[in-house]
Amino acid sequence: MAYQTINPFTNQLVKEYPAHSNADVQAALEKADALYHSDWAKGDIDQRLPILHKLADLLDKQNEELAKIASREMGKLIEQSRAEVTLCAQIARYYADHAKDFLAPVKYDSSLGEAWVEHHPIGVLMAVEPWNFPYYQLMRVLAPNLAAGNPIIVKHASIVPHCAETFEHLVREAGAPEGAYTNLFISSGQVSAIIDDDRVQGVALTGSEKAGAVVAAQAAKKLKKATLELGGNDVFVVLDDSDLQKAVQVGVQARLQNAGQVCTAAKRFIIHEKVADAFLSQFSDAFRQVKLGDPLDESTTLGPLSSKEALETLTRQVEEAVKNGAKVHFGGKPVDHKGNFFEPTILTHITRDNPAYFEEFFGPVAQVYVVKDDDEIVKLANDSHYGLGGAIFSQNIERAKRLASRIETGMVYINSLTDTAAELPFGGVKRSGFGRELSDLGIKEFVNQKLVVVSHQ
Ligand SMILES: NC(=O)C1=CN([C@@H]2O[C@H](COP(=O)(O)OP(=O)(O)OC[C@H]3O[C@@H](n4cnc5c(N)ncnc54)[C@H](OP(=O)(O)O)[C@@H]3O)[C@@H](O)[C@H]2O)C=CC1
Ligand SMILES: CCCCCC(=O)O
Repeated sequence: MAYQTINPFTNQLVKEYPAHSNADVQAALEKADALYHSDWAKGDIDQRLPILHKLADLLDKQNEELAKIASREMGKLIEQSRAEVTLCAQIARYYADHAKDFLAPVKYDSSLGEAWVEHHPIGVLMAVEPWNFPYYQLMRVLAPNLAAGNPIIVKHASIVPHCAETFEHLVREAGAPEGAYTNLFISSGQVSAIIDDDRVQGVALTGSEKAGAVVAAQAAKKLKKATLELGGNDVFVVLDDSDLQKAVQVGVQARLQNAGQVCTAAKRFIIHEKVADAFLSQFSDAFRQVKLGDPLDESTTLGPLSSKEALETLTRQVEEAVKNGAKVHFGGKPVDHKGNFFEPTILTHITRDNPAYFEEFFGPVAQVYVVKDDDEIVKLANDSHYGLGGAIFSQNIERAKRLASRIETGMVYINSLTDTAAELPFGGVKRSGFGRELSDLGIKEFVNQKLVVVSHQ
C-alpha cells in the first residue's frame, strides 16, 4: 500500500511518500529501545512532562495550518479539523498535568508488611492508527506513553502520510528525543516483523475489526499486550419522553460528523413508536438541508468520504441492504459531484436476516428501527457483534440510566452524542475491541504495575 496524499474533494494525487526500508525499521527500533533503557524513559517523569506542555502550545499555535492539512488529506470539514487539533492539545495538557499523580506509588494495607505498587514503563510500543481522526488517534497513544516513558513506533494509515509526518515533526519540535516517537511508512508485513521483535513490548491499534484481529493475534503469539479500538454499530435511542427537537439536532450531528466516518457515530437509530413519525420527518428535513462541498469551505456541512474506495464500499453496502429488503426513506446513492460524496441516507425496515442489520456503515447512512418499549430497545441494542458506544435521549434521567446499564457497550452518553474527552476513558467490548485509552485508565494499559513489599518479619 503506497503512502499517498490524495485530496478526497478533487481525487487529485498531491504527493507520494517513499516507503521506509527494513534498515529504516531496524534503525528506529534501535533508537527507541536505546531510549527506553536510558534515564529519559526510566528516570524522573518531570523530565518528560514539559514536552507535552510544549506540544500542546505548538498545536494551539499551528491549529489552522494543521487543520488545513487534515481537511485536504482526508476530507474532514475545516471546523471539525480545528476542533480535532484543539482536542489533541487538551489531551497533551491533561497528561502533562495529571500523569505524575496517575503513576504515583499506591500504598496497600497488608499483613505481609509495608506494601505499595509502583508504575514503570514496559518498553517500545507499536501503534497502528486510522485516518479518520488523523491527529487525535496519534495523541491518544503518544501522550500517556511519553509521560510513562514508553517509546512509540507508529504506522499511520496510508492515506494520511502528511498528517503522520507533520505530527512526528511537532513531537520532535516539542523537545522529544530521537526514538521517543517514530513514524514509519511501512507495510503490514513490516508491522508484523516489528511486533515479533523482542524489543517491542506492546501494540495499540485503532481501526477495523479485521486489522485488529490480525494484529492482536500477532501480538498474542509473542505474549505481548494489545489495546484495540475497533469498529462500532452504536445505537442512538430516542425515547417517547425525549426532547425531540434536541434528539433530532444531535442525531444529525452524530450521524453526519466527519461524513459519518466515526467509530462512535450514531449508526442504529432506535426510536420509540410514539415519536417515530415525528422523528423521521424532522430527521429527513435536516438531511435535506445539508450542503455538500469543499471541506475547506466554511459553508459546507457534509464533506466527501475519505477515499474512492470508501465511497465504493458504502455504495455496495447500501445496494445490498436494499436488495435484502431495506427501504430507502431518504437519499441512498452516491452523489454525481466532484469528490467522494454519498447522499445523507436513511434506511428503514431492516430485518434481522438482512446483512445490513449487523453491519457498520462507515458513512452518512442511518439505520432506523421503531420499537414499542424499553425491553425491546435493550434487546435490539445488544443484538450486535459490536459494543463500543451509544446514546440515549430521554427527559427521565433515571429511566435513561437504567437503560444505559443494560446496554452492552464500553460507553453510553445520555442526552448527548457519544463524545470523547481527555479525562474520560474510551473503548468498547465484544468485537469493538478491548482496553481503554485516555483518562487514568489509558496511561496504565502499558505500564508495569509492580508490587513492592517490605516484610515485617
Ligand atoms: N474505535 C475507533 O476509535 C475507530 C475504529 N475505526 C474502524 O476502522 C474501520 C475503518 O477505518 P480504517 O482506517 O479503514 O481501518 P483499517 O483497519 O483498514 O486501518 C486502520 C489501520 O490499520 C492498518 N492495517 C490494516 N490492516 C493491517 C494489517 N493486517 N497489519 C497491520 N496494519 C494494518 C491500516 O493501514 P493501511 O492504511 O495501510 O491499510 C491503518 O493504519 C471502521 O470499522 C471503523 O469503525 C476507525 C477509526 C477509529
Ligand atoms: C469524536 C469521537 C472520537 C471518535 C473515535 C474514532 O472514530 O476514532
